[in-house]
Amino acid sequence: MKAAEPGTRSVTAEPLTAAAFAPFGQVIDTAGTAPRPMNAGMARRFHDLAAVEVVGEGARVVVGLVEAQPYALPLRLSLVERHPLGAQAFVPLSAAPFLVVVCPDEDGKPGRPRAFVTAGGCQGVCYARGTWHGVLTPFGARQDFVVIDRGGPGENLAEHTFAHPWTIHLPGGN
Ligand SMILES: NC(=O)N[C@@H](O)C(=O)O
Ligand code: NI
Repeated sequence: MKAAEPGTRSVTAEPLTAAAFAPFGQVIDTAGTAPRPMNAGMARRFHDLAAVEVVGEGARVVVGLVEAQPYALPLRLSLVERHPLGAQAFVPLSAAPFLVVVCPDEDGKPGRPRAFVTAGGCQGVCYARGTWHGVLTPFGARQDFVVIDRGGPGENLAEHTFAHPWTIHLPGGN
């Protein structure tokens, strides 16, 4: 089979759904989860939406805040990463969509990327431990996020640079 010419490798993002994302992690949103009342009915909780697995000596779950600048679209994807010691969750603090790029693992290397656009609102994602993913990718405007992932000792970042970049498009082209 003729190899793709450099620069012609493109992927079009699809809407993010729990089923489509299941091989890569979990979707964090209120759809499909019955809320639990709390605080005498003054609040309601959508419980246990994602699991943030962390492994290794001294591993801790940590919470951070991220101020992320927007990326130009279509996205030129040349690098993906993964965290072998922990899951990583991002929940937006502003109700806008962002781009999520993941890859299946093929013998320790990332395979063909899959891209998703979140639904907007405050829909987030939790990458399962060891899942290849692009870095956090807002578009259109700066977007701030809560990040929940692993703290503690050990090397928790593996990166891969594609020999030929991928171009990631939103549905509809750009
Ligand atoms: N480095 C960091 O905290 N963020 C990345 O892992 C990312 O997925 O954006
Ligand atoms: Ni990451």
